[in-house]
Amino acid sequence: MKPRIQKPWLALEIGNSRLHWGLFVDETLDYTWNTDYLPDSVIQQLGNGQPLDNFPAQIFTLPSPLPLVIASVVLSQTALWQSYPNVRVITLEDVPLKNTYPTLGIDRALALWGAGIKLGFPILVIDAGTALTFTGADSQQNLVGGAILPGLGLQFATLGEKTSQLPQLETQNFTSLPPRFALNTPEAIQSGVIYTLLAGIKDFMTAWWDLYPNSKVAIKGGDRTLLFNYLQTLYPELTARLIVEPNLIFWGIAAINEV
Ligand SMILES: Nc1ncnc2c1ncn2[C@@H]1O[C@H](COP(=O)(O)OP(=O)(O)OP(=O)(O)O)[C@@H](O)[C@H]1O
Ligand SMILES: CC(C)(CO)[C@@H](O)C(=O)NCCC(=O)O
Ligand SMILES: [K+]
Repeated sequence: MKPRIQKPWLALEIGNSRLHWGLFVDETLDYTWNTDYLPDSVIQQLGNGQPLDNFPAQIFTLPSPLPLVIASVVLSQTALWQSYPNVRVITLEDVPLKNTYPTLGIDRALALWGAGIKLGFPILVIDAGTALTFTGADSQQNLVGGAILPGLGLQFATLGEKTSQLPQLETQNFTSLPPRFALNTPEAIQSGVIYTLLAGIKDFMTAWWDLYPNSKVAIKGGDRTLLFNYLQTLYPELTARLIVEPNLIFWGIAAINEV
């Protein structure tokens, strides 16, 4: 038998806050990491196989330029990467999901597709990113629909920016749930945002299970762990049925890049 040559390639998810990277070898996701947006000069360096800070060193031992597959919801960022020598940009037409609408975010479509392929349809995906989204598909792989709201970080940022007296809170400093009826400003902000968001998530999950009993619900995105831990404290019966999986979009990209 001929030895099979393994093909490494990079997947890049461009979100509204930062870049999410995956190193694949064939269909296997080997390693993931996040970076800030990168300037043109650094994109050139990557194309030339020159080592970069914040990138795993193993990448620069592989033949360059590594094929790059991009899923982006930020047009200005997609444009920067067109100069990369070996790039494929995934669009909504590439995702076999049915009943989509033209402006559906590619991140939502791919996360839903990846989740459905690996975990089974019907499925609901919660993306706790810059925006928080719910996106569901039925057993026939039709988009059922979803919802979009400001994500956890954005809710705090907006309150801090658009008011005179409210401070800017950083979610990295949060540990346990705040008191529901708070007696100081930071805890009052936390209480309002967090309890309302958790009640909203519970309501969407419950509504989903009314439509598709026993189907799976998965959560991804930068705030997934914080929200999952809070949900576990408040609604343990809910989290028993909630799958935490950061790589849903990479699963979706891998499923599409094979065909
Ligand atoms: N190291 C980090 N840097 C930035 N955001 C972080 C980090 N760790 C956790 N977060 C949280 O992640 C959230 C952003 O999520 P994520 O990184 O998944 O978004 P994104 O992919 O850039 O945006 P989107 O997918 O919504 O377009 C923020 O609300 C923030 O609170
Ligand atoms: C909602 C976001 C910002 C989430 O990243 C992205 O999926 C997007 O820009 N979507 C376009 C609108 C839509 O999905 O209906
Ligand atoms: K916008």
